Amino acid sequence: MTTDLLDRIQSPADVRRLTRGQLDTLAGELRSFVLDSVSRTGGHLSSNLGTVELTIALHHVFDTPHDRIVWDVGHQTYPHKILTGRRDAMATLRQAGGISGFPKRSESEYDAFGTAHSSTSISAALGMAVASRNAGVKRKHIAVIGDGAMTAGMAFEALNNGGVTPDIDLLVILNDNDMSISPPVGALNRYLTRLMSGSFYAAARNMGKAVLQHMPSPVLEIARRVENHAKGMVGPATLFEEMGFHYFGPIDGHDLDALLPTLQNLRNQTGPLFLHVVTRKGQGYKLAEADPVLYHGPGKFDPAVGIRPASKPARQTFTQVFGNWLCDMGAADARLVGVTPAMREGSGLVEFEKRFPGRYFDVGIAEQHAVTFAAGLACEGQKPVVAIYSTFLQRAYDQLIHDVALQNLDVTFALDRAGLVGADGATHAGNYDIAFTRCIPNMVVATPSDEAECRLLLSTCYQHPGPATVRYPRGSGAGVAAGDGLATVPLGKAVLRREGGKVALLVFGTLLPAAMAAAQALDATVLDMRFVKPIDREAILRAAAAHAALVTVEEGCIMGGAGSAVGEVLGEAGVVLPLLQLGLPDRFIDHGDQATLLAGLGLDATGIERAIRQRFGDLYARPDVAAA
Ligand SMILES: Cc1ncc(C[n+]2csc(CCOP(=O)(O)OP(=O)(O)O)c2C)c(N)n1
Ligand SMILES: CC(=O)[C@@H](O)[C@H](O)COP(=O)(O)O
Ligand SMILES: [Mg+2]
Repeated sequence: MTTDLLDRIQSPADVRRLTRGQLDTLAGELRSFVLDSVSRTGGHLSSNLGTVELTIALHHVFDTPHDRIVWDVGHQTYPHKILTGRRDAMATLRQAGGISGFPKRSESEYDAFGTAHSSTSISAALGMAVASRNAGVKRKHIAVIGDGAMTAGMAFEALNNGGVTPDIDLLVILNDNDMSISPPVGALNRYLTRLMSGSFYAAARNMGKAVLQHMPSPVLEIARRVENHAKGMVGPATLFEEMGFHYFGPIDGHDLDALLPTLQNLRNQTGPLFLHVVTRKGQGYKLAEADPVLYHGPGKFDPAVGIRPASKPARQTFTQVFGNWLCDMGAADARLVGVTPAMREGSGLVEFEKRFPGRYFDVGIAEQHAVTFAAGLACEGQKPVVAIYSTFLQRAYDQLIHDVALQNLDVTFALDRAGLVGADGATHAGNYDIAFTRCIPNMVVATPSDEAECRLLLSTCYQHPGPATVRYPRGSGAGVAAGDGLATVPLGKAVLRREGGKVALLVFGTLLPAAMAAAQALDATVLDMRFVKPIDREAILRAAAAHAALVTVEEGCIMGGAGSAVGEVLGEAGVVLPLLQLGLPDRFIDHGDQATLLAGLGLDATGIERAIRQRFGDLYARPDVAAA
């Protein structure tokens, strides 16, 4: 891999000094560097290979960081990171202490806005544009948003607002690669395909190359008006024009001869502008071009060989446990429908879609819609299961309360990626769902402790005729075989896992093995609580009566979490007893290896034992265990 030119790039100012010919060389080197780098660290690949030319063109044409670029989702910003002084740090990408996989304001002045949850870029860039206008600052504000991210309501809320906001300098660039993580869905995708197809695309490409290149901007403005007028006569204006944006494109986002003159001309214009750029996910790496889904977010791999299936079967993940359960329950109950907001692979729905295509719904990146859509299904007697990452359910909180719970509708939520998620870091951590679901009336909140429990609690919550969540983490658990039954367990009843003295550990979820090991060392009692809501009041009060102290353990935020629920039970019953609540602290936790992060937070066996000894030293006076 040659990186002679890339080696000389310290900042975008260097990119701006390059000649036209050098920019092509830079694109080649940058693409090779991205591939090599991601193959060593893992991370998002396909999207980054697709934004190489666009990133170079943006930093070449615009005066970053004075001009603001807001990258939607931000999973496509590796070329941007490399050109903005973080090339060496790419070796630390998504690892503890290393750089984030997403834009982060604290990481670089070139990261104008922190992203990772999709479809926020237009709102943020619009806010910046209005602030600049109000302050009299001349500056460009650019939102780069993918076709997948464009499907979210929030993107349209921002267009709706931006299209009529006077005197703003806002450029929305739609990076249309005709892919979300999986193939894109919905009417917008169909519309964009129509825009890209046929003579319109060809004519627009020519316009990008030939016309825009040579026109001074006042002439360009007239040309644009004439063009829009002509479009009005021969066919409807684009959706984006109807929303108040000046629409340009589509142009080829891998062709610097199209990108550079177009951006140069747009730089000289103001107003709400919309540029439609067409790219290919995985561009330049044949294997990723052929299978952009597989290469969306791979682990480490050898680029010469590509991703190979693991030689020995890995332990089953919770996602697989859920996917299998969904197929089995779907076969047993024709009323079951599966809903995903654009996370088919990540949520384990690939097989379900194959087997039950008529009962599978990918609604796009539209979490709010997914939840209310499920509510509607439930109103008419279907039994929806919404498979959603804990972190993405945050976006649909009002829908959860107002549309589902308030009407006590029968919707089951399978909350994947609950707790720490590892490499994606704080933006994707599912740390809050216990706290934010348990306070909603009518909700059942289940926290399975292993794979078999996960299946049991999924069935139990599914059969419960009201709203329920079942949360489970990224990756695998204790390795307990999940089986293939569809048995249920009593709602709100805990299970005694170990009997001991002095202290009782009340465990909510997959930290159970760590808690069991700590309890072994302490000769403590362990209850697998199974449910945060309804909570097993009798079990808690029995444990309180029989022990000198209680300890709650959960992989969720301590504030308002399951431990708080136990505290409420004790308080209501007037029981005064020491209660130690172990869980996630009141701060955002950055990326890193999941197990290492948990250990660092004292949520492994050693940490749990240490915390209990520290807090209840009088009960466990052991000189051989050093206080940390
Ligand atoms: C609110 C939210 N929901 C889901 C996701 C998961 N997600 C990350 S990237 C992505 C696909 C985005 O597609 P697009 O915007 O077209 O970008 P591309 O991957 O094609 O580059 C999805 C669904 C997310 N980051 N945020
Ligand atoms: C950018 C984004 O939101 C997704 O690509 C996410 O990184 C996927 O996470 P998992 O790898 O846990 O499915
Ligand atoms: Mg896309």
